[in-house]
Formats: sequence, C-alpha cells, structure tokens
Amino acid sequence: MTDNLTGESRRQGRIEVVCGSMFSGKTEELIRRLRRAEFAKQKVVIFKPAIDTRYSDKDVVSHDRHKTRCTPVNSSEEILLLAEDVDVVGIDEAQFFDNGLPDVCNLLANSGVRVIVAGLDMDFKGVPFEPMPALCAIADDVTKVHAICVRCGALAYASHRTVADEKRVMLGETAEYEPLCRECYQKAIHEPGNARG
Ligand SMILES: Nc1ncnc2c1ncn2[C@@H]1O[C@H](COP(=O)(O)OP(=O)(O)O)[C@@H](O)[C@H]1O
Ligand SMILES: Cc1cn([C@H]2C[C@H](O)[C@@H](COP(=O)(O)O)O2)c(=O)[nH]c1=O
Ligand SMILES: [Zn+2]
Repeated sequence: MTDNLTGESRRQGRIEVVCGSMFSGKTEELIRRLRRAEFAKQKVVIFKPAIDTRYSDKDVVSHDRHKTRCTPVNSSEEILLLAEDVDVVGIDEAQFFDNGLPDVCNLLANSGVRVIVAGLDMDFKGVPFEPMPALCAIADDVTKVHAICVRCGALAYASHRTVADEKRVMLGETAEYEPLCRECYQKAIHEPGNARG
C-alpha cells in the first residue's frame, strides 16, 4: 500500500478515499492509516453512520474483527460540528451518508484536515453508491482495494447479494453477500432463481 510520502507529521489538508467491494479491506486500510497518524501524535477522530450497527454501535470493526473506537453520527453535518481542532478525520461506511458528505470533506480538507474516507463504490446491483462517486471525484487520492472472488479466486469487483431483498440498504456479511469478479458476478445475477436473473 502506498503511504503518504510527506510523512504523517506535517499537517496537510487532503481527501483520501479507500473504496472497493465488501471484504476488500477498506476498513482494515482505514484503521491502518489512522493508527499511523496516531503514532505521529496527530489528533484523530473517526466517524461512522449510526445506522451501521452490524458488529458494534461504538466501534469501527473489520470483517476479521480489527476495531477502533468511533463516534456514530446521523448526518454529515454532525461531522463538521464534532471535528474541531483535529488533524485527521476518518470516516467509515461512507456510502450510508447523505449527499452533503463531499462538501463536508472539502470544508475540512480546505481548513487543513486530512480526511480519510472508506466506503463501498457500488451497491449489490453494480450501481455507484452515492455519495462515493462524488467523493472519488474531489479526492486528492483514491485507492481501490479488492477482495478475492469466492467462486474463482480472481480479484473481486462487486458485492453479490445472495438473499432476495431489493432494498438498497441492507446490513450484512457473509450470510448475505459474496465478493465476486466481473465474470462470476455476471453469471451469478443470471442464474435461475436469482432475484435479478
Ligand atoms: N473473499 C475475501 N477476500 C478477501 N478478504 C476476505 C474475504 N472474505 C473475508 N475476508 C476477510 O475480510 C478482511 C477485510 O475486512 P474489511 O477490512 O472489513 O473489509 P471491507 O471493509 O472492505 O468490507 C480480510 O482481511 C479477510 O480477513
Ligand atoms: C453491497 C451492499 C452492501 N450493503 C451493506 C452491507 C454491509 O453492512 C455494508 C458494507 O460493509 P463492508 O464494510 O463494505 O463489508 O453495506 C448495503 O446496504 N447495500 C448494498 O448494496
Ligand atoms: Zn470469479
């Protein structure tokens, strides 16, 4: 993984986006970058949308249970109010935020804060998951991470929903979603019995 070449200690306003499918390591990468900032004695705060209660109410938790304390918020505006006098802001599950999040990230970065945002680039239908496309567009740096396709071992690019539910927002993990490569995803959504086949 490429690291910030200016080092962690210089205060530098910027937006970094970590995106990809489910199980691709977005949360692990977010936690890794935030820990490094903490080693550099920077003041770090981490937010996630309050609706993300999958593993914990108060922690950001990766699929293999690495975790770090965070502040759950109900809107992007709350981040602005709570992120005073900090050097680094981390935001997980950004796809669940409102469309005000890109403006909030820009305001923070323009005032000298390093903002690191992790989120799903696409929903289970393969449609860009707002506000991630706008965040990618305004970011200084975008890292796309990949899970392993559980059917063939190639790099996964999509999160296939394995249960019949058409709601865009549906919390879940391996019982409800599987990371698939493009070829396996196309096969999966055209399988007889698949909700979108
Ligand atoms: N198919 C898979 N490909 C890669 N990692 C997987 C897979 N299934 C489970 N994992 C686990 O998920 C971890 C990544 O979890 P996490 O950082 O929470 O991902 P994300 O936030 O992108 O969903 C990996 O380190 C690995 O332990
Ligand atoms: C594809 C997709 C996912 N979700 C949910 C499922 C999980 O709770 C999160 C993603 O978490 P991860 O850290 O990236 O594994 O999002 C959803 O609500 N809708 C979808 O289309
Ligand atoms: Zn595959």
